[in-house]
Amino acid sequence: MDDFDVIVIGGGPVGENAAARTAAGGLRTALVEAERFGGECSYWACMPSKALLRPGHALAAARRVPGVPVGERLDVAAVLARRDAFTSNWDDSGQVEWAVGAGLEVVRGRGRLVGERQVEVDGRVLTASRAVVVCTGSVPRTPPLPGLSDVPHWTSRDATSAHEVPSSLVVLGGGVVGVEMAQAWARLGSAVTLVVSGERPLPRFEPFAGDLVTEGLRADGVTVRTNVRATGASTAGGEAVLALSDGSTASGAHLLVATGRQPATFDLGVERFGHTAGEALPVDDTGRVAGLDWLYAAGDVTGRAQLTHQGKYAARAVGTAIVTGARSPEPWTAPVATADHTAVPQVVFTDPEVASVGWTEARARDEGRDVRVVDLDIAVAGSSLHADGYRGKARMIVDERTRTLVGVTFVGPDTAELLHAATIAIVGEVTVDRLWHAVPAYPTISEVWLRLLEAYGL
Ligand SMILES: Cc1cc2nc3c(=O)[nH]c(=O)nc-3n(C[C@H](O)[C@H](O)[C@H](O)COP(=O)(O)OP(=O)(O)OC[C@H]3O[C@@H](n4cnc5c(N)ncnc54)[C@H](O)[C@@H]3O)c2cc1C
Ligand SMILES: NC(=O)c1ccc[n+]([C@@H]2O[C@H](COP(=O)([O-])OP(=O)(O)OC[C@H]3O[C@@H](n4cnc5c(N)ncnc54)[C@H](O)[C@@H]3O)[C@@H](O)[C@H]2O)c1
Repeated sequence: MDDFDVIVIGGGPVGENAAARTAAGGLRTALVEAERFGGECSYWACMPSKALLRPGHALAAARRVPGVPVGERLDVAAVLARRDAFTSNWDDSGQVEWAVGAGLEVVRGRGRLVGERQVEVDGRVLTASRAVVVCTGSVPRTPPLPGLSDVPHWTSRDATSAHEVPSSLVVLGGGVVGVEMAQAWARLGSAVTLVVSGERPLPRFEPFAGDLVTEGLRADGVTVRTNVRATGASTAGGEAVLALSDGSTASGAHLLVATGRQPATFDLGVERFGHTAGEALPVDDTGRVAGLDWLYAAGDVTGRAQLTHQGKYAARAVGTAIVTGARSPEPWTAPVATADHTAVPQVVFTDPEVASVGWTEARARDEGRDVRVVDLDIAVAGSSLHADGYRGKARMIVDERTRTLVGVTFVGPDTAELLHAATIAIVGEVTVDRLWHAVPAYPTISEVWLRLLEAYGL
């Protein structure tokens, strides 16, 4: 039987969530995956990258607390073995078992849109009476750098799955992949050079985030080159060499190109429906692709936040919209991914961590808001107990008209778990006057909230 209610193309975290939602709503759902069920996140992105980073952070954290006996360096073999376990050794049978258990029809193969509500997979045509959902994710974007196509180089897939520590590594691109992988491999023993075209890495975050992460990387021995563009790539003496705009070079045994990702809409048949291969599928907040009442999309492919949790949130909205048939539901209801516009949380898992949600100061001002910015060092009893020499910064951005928060950033060791409180404050539109009554436990790092509110004037 190739007739379904819903066909989901792409079995990454986003596709799995969309499909599970429609199946739970009683709709016969097929989930089509070309490579591995579980997607990029499970095998070459979130899971292995965090598994590579965590042991280095644990070692650094232990070193900051006198009296904790720790070794000199990481056990590389054990770190890589634990990473392999987190990727299930790149075996997706556990994910397939989950999908079958969730009531999905699992279809392995590359899906293409061949007509309205029709998807072809290896010559087999599946039809969907209700909807097709595109969750095909994204692929690395390769910059048009002269010589690069002749230089063997790593993408994030190689950087997250390598089984040997490179003696040296050049990383091109100071985004999230660039800084996380630079630190992971430096802490595992590689001599890493990070090439950043701007003033600092992490340009999408508050400037102090990139500055503190640069300090952290340098403390780990990473050479951070800022304000230099790569002008060419070549190989010499068995190494990859980047020519840089200031006339210098950066070279290493391996080159990681981490210059962003683009939506995976190639060879998908989107042109048939007025869209362009390689470009995002634009969606409304219920995930409906512009102009079509049967085609939905969610996750990286839509060009919205390229984050697993935000994609899964969009998937839950899409699934609910399809099951309920909602057409123009109210913002902040289940079929609507309203938070995409104002409250996207993200953690950069470097040491120090960067945890941010909502808008940066620059974005808030671009949006025309009258905002007040409160900046503080994270220096409370909880942080000094947490680690000797704890260093961190916090920024809270308050909309002066509504007295609610529009953005919060924490940078410092182990700040990730502070973030959800900020997300709740923004999504809940909690005023600073009410936040005053959310008393942080003593002595936790969360006391920084109290200090921020005091600095605001409460
Ligand atoms: C190194 C790295 C680290 C990251 N770390 C984090 C993190 O810590 N936290 C976080 O939130 N985000 C992180 N991200 C981003 C995160 O990986 C993505 O946002 C997430 O994977 C998007 O999920 P998705 O399901 O939309 O796409 P994907 O995970 O890319 O899954 C898409 C799936 O669709 C399949 N597919 C594509 N085309 C077809 C087709 N035509 N037919 C059938 N199947 C198809 C693919 O094979 C793939 O399995 C990281 C990204 C990278 C590169
Ligand atoms: N912890 C996390 O949440 C996490 C971790 C990794 C990746 N991700 C997500 O995955 C996506 C991809 O990450 P990414 O780091 O590849 O992309 P990115 O867009 O975050 O960063 C790419 C960086 O490369 C730079 N760049 C682009 N072209 C360049 C060039 N020719 N020379 C030098 N620099 C150049 C850009 O200025 C940018 O800073 C991001 O959206 C990111 O949010 C998330």
